[in-house]
Amino acid sequence: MMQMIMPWRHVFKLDPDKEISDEALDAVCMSGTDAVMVGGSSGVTFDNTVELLSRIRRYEVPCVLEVSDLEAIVPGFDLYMIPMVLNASDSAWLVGHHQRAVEEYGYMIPWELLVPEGYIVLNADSTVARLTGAQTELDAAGAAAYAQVADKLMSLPVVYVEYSGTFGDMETVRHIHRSLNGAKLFYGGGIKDADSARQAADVCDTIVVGNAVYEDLKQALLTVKAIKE
Ligand SMILES: CC(C)=CCC/C(C)=C/CC/C(C)=C/CC/C(C)=C/CC/C(C)=C/CC/C(C)=C/CC/C(C)=C/COP(=O)(O)OP(=O)(O)O
Ligand SMILES: O=P(O)(O)OC[C@@H](O)CO
Ligand SMILES: [Mg+2]
Repeated sequence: MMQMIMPWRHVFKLDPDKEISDEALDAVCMSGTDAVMVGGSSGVTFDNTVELLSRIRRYEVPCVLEVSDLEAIVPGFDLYMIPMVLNASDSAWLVGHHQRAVEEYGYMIPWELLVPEGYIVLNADSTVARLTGAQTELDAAGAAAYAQVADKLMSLPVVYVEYSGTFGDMETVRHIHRSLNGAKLFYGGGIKDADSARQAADVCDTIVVGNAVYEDLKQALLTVKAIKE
């Protein structure tokens, strides 16, 4: 599974809870992005996830599910990204829901397709921060310490710096990146055009572009070109 993720520099994240036209989906899937990730922090259901997966499957682009709800785990994705929120105030978001999922799915779990992500949530004003009670008041050293726990103590293959909804502090992201040994660093939050894509791509391994797809698709598509040229 890591072989698939290793070369990724750009990912579009599509939210099953949001509408996307066939034309826009075609542009996203044919954009040259490395993968399409399906996920959101609220309103994700089995039905809207199946629907989006079946539409993306018309294309060759790798399609992965970022699991956020036990009720919305749909077979047929290339990989399953499993967020573990390192700075959540309630351990349910670190391992609790995961324990329940493993108990429920048991022998059906295709372990080789699961990719755990050590999430560090840094935008206090995001749905995911509110949901998980994330302790977002961290300086660069504090955030990097979480990243090192994920990388060096937990051996997680991915650390995900999540600023969902706002463009983050790139010096913090750079500091986190430098503190990692083996884990790949994903960055997501507020990337909305070529310039923000370049800035973020400079300080992490993989950039994730979400809301821009729904807010200004033309600019969102330029984020692919910006980091692939
Ligand atoms: C047969 C078959 C295929 C079986 C599947 C096997 C499988 C995958 C089993 C699951 C194993 C497992 C351990 C699952 C974990 C279950 C679970 C519910 C874990 C909790 C995950 C978690 C911490 C969720 C919290 C929210 C979160 C971090 C979501 C990630 C996505 C995110 C932050 C999106 C941003 O949200 P958005 O809506 O865009 O936000 P804005 O409003 O700010 O834009
Ligand atoms: O929606 P945006 O702000 O682009 O963030 C992308 C992603 O990190 C959300 O999980
Ligand atoms: Mg979003």
